Amino acid sequence: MCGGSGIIPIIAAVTTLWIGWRLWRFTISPLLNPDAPKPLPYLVPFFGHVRGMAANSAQVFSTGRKYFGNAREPWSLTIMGEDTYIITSPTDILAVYRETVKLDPDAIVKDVLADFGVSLTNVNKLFDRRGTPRHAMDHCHDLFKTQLHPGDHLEALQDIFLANIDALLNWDRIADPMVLASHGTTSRRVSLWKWCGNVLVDSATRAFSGNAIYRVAPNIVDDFFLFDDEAWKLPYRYPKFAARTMYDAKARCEAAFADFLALPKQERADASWIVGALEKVYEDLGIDEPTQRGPMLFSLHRVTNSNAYRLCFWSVAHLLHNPNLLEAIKSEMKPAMTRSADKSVDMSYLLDSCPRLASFYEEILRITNDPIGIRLVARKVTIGGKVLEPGRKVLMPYRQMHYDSAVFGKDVAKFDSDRFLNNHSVYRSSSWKPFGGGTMYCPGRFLAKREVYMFLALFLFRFDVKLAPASPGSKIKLPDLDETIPAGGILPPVPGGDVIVDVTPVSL
Ligand code: HEM
Repeated sequence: MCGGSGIIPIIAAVTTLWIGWRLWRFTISPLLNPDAPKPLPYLVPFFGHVRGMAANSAQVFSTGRKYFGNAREPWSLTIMGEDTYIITSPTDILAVYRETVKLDPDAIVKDVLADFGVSLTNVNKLFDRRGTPRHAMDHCHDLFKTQLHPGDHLEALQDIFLANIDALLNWDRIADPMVLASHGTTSRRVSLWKWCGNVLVDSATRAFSGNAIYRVAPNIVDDFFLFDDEAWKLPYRYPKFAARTMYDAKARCEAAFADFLALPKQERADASWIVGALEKVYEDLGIDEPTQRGPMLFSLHRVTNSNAYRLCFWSVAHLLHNPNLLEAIKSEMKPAMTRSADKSVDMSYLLDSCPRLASFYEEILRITNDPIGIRLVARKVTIGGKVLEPGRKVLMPYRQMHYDSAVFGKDVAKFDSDRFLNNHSVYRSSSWKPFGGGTMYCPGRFLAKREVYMFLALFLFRFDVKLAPASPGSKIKLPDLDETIPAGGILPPVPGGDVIVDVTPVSL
């Protein structure tokens, strides 16, 4: 009895101290900071606690433009207890890209590898220069480019990848888990989110790792989604109990890639060139523990998969909600479906002769993408007239630049599929950074476009797709983007948000 009554004041005291500390750290102390352009961002981390720690900083990033206003000079912000510099001006961002030594991109890659369970010893091996100007991780970045930039290796990968989409985006393959109901043999009600996800991640997994990955891990695609849905919690070091599904799925995926690499090489000869090239890097560094090689390969699998299916989802979702636009884009794409004798999709036509499609693609990227560049200040450096102190992170939330009406024209908050068609200069603007930039510039941007184009072409011409009627009392509406999570790429819909469609094959 005595013990019970004694614990209550202790809990009350700890709670008061915790609230007081957070008020001081995230609200009062930043308000006293002369660098602060406006107090509101500091209130977001404090009151945004409800959806979890990481959501706080996400709200600062994604609503950045609203709150940053016209703050153009670099400024400091306390995020998750870390003093961080926020850089929002395109000129300053280019200056950051040029400072490849003082503003270290490697530190962030090291963090990512550590999040994936790569040991400090092996991280050090990857970043050991051994007296040479470049370390093994620099070599890995080059390998990504060799595989993914235009050239023979991309051609080979792309042929397999696009053929996989062709094979999987078929009536016979519309099955669990994407089907919600079947109406006879010719109509199915389908979750668009799951349909796009399953076709694209399955196609990419087979293209990169070959079929052998499915022999060791038949559920690799399902596990990827269980991981990907909550993967944003990983860099925020969520405790295991608060993200158990994500951590369990991650462990299964890492084990899958470890088992895959343990197979004799001839049994996985259909894997992409990059897999063999990375395996050679691990061998040369003496990294042979399966528990290390698995997570390393899975970290690549993650980065190659997490954005394109979401971009596809939003592309199709916008078209289905806008019948006039759908017809215009379809009629522009049509020659690509009929020109070749074997009825294959003419990708060159889509890429070279469809300006409306190109503009639509960029606008979807603009509206749905929340990329963030990160660096660590390794040595004192001046950016935009402000001295940045070593040891602090630099964040570049690019999304706010994509909503700059001085660059992108009026009505930036609205979706305008002809925006890039009507204003070509936007493509070359330093404010346009959908794939990041500098040394980390996404090498997958060429493949991403081809994936989306291929998916759209087959989807629009192979099926008759209609939005399913809304349930009584609700209206059919495009789902909102979930801007409360720090996705670092294409945002998902809000939890529970989806587009439900009724599908019939066109040939029936
Ligand atoms: C819509 C699709 C995509 C978006 C929006 C996207 C975005 C990004 C962003 C923002 C970065 C980090 C840039 C930075 O830190 O400054 C990145 C890096 C990367 N992306 Fe993508 N990406 C997409 C598709 C792809 C695809 C399809 C692949 C591969 C097949 C890919 C492979 C990579 C790789 C390997 C990196 C790391 C580069 C390195 O460390 O050298 N991405 N991507």
